Amino acid sequence: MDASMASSTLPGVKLSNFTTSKFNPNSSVINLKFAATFFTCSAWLHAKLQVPLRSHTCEIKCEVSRNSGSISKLKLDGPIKNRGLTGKTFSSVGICTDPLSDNESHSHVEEEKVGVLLLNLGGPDTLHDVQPFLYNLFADPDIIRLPRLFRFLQRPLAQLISLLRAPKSKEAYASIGGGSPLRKITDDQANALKSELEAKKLPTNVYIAMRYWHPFTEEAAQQASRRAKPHESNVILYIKRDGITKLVVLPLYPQFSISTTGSSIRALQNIFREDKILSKLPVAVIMSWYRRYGYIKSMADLIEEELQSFKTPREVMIFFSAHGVPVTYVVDAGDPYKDQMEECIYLIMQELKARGIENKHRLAYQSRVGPVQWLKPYTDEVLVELGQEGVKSLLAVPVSFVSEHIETLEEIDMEYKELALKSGVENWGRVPALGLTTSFITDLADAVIEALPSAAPMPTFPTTSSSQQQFARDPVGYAIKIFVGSFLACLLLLSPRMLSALRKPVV
Ligand SMILES: C=CC1=C(C)c2cc3[nH]c(cc4nc(cc5[nH]c(cc1n2)c(C)c5CCC(=O)O)C(CCC(=O)O)=C4C)c(C)c3C=C
Ligand SMILES: [Fe+2]
Repeated sequence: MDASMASSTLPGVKLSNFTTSKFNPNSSVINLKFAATFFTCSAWLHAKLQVPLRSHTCEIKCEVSRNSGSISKLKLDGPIKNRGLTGKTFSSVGICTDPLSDNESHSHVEEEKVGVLLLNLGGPDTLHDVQPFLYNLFADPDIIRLPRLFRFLQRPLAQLISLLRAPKSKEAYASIGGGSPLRKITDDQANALKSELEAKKLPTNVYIAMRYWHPFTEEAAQQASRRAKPHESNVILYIKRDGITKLVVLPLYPQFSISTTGSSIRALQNIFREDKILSKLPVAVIMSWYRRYGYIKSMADLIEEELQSFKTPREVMIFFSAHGVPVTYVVDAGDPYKDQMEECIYLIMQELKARGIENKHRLAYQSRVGPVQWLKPYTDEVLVELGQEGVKSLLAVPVSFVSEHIETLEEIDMEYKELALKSGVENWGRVPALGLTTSFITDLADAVIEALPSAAPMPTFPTTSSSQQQFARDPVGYAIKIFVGSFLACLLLLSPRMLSALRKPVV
């Protein structure tokens, strides 16, 4: 229970190990189980408590029956944070002490310590980081999804692709100041979220875990534990040192994709599964949050405001540009990203309509990489079409990400703007990313608070076996696989189509 203090009004009673269970949000009764030393004998006691659910501070009276006697009144005093109560199963442990020698009985229940882990993609801090950052990205089996037979090629392939792509990427990062702004923006968002949660009476530690650059997921822990024993995983230390008792994982992607949120959660699960403490830690994962009204409203506010910068706002085409994913993700792997994106655009347009804004709109997908088919229509192609169709005013809205990054600052603001103007568009505008927008941060805080009650130990999924394991099981089969795989991979990689696709200045 998230009560910071508890006391027994009965002298001579020492209570410990509070555990509440089977919490029903529709009822004002919770079952309480606690260890009690009643005079000289210890016992587990059960009680039913009447809890005023919507108040922050409450006095709980309960009757506890035991063979040898009864406690007539147990007073739990202090803030009981009901937000933590609105879930399914709810349990916590606290200590209540009431030493016999004390004249005035008072006790203490250990507080819940909530952590929020923000997941993001990460970006190179300097031009020097670009190639290793790209290597990390392409080495992720959720970004380049190789058939099982070719999995052992993931790293050499990542090395090759990152080397081929690095010059173009470096050019793009150089044009926006020599590195990605993602780390700074995410840090600022974390601080703002922490303050907002504090204002909402939920003190938290907010951590950041980037998928492909610093601070990496494993380092998120280190931020909190500088006194790490070298052999221990940083994440274990984060739990040990900060004493986090509940964790909310919040990916900074409004829509779910296997390539973004999915990949980060998989990485997290791998760490948690290996760890005795983390595997039991109650965790709530917010998989996607594009449906939240706070997000939709914040996006609509930004669009409405930016429309005012045009001479004739009603004639502006609202052009949503989302980051693409390869079609196979959606069609073969069942990535809900496309459906979620379309629903998200629908909801934003409905909100604008409700405000009397009935502009035309389009959705297209940007930033494709490599020779495969990506979600269509492609942003560059639609911009040309719109220009040719006579659209004169266009407002670009980046919609898959909540910070400025290379794809807004370079791809949209430079490449796409130039393309649109060349194609006949005369007035160009761009909605800024949500960043630190107050209503957005407030909504993220609400999302965290609402997610807390559903925290439960992370489910663990079996992993695919490592190459060493495969080799140990069947060395001949493994050697054949490597030979055939390498041969096919060389053919594929050295094809002119592949080489030119990787060098294209997209993303
Ligand atoms: C929702 C957002 C994103 C999706 C979906 C996504 C999928 C995806 N991306 C690549 C390849 C690259 N992405 C790169 C950078 C990058 N991508 C996103 C977002 C999504 N990616 C962000 C926020 C960033 C970082 C931007 C920054 O400011 O640093 C890059 C590197 C940039 C470059 O080379 O130009 C690549 C490459 C794939 C293959 C993919 C889906 C499979
Ligand atoms: Fe990307």
